Amino acid sequence: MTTSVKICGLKTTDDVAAVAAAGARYAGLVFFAKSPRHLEIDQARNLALEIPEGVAKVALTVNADDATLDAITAQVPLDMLQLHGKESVERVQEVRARYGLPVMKAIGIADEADLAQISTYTQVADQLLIDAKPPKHADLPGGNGLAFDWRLLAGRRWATPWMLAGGLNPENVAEAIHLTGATQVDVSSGVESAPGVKNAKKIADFVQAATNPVPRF
Ligand SMILES: O=C(O)c1ccccc1N[C@@H]1O[C@H](COP(=O)(O)O)[C@@H](O)[C@H]1O
Repeated sequence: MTTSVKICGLKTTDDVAAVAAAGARYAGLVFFAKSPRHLEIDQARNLALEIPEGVAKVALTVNADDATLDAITAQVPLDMLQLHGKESVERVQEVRARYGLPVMKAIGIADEADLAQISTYTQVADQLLIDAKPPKHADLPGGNGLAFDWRLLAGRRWATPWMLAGGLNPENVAEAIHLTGATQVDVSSGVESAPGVKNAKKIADFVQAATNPVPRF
């Protein structure tokens, strides 16, 4: 089975072109003011209109209220909502019902105890994003380029589709897939030249490494 790739934090039409040319399946647009990848709604709309069919447009929000999600979903053509904050099970259900879009819930993992969170959301989310838990005082709840111990996921399976994220890059993604059995992977800082600046070569290398994961270790 080939691996599906999500490239998160696109900001320019060149980023869109690089993602499409590389063959990624999902493109992430970030709505979180503290992030170097943050987009205003009109910027996001213009960018989303450039994303070709076949690449799913995912809006990433963090603890967003209805007014924020109303504004985003009214103006930006989207295929999925990614909830990357502390949204409860009930909030995930509400968002799914209110917007009629598939919801991907991010879950931060630092150690084995955090894995219980995954089962909590399997019944309510359409997809799960298994990411590294951010450091305690981090500005961003994700997009920090930090990995967790992938061996924690070895041999585990969930009925709900899931993506692996956190500190992935073209050099380590094959090993991450090998250790976790992930069939979908998500990356942001690992395909950048500087925070918020995507690099077309790194995007192409990442997709290549993820979709042809010949272990190099
Ligand atoms: O990318 C961001 O700026 C961001 C901001 C707030 C929450 C989540 C964010 N990114 C998500 O985190 C994963 C992992 O990022 P990285 O590859 O470790 O940099 C990323 O794929 C986004 O889904």
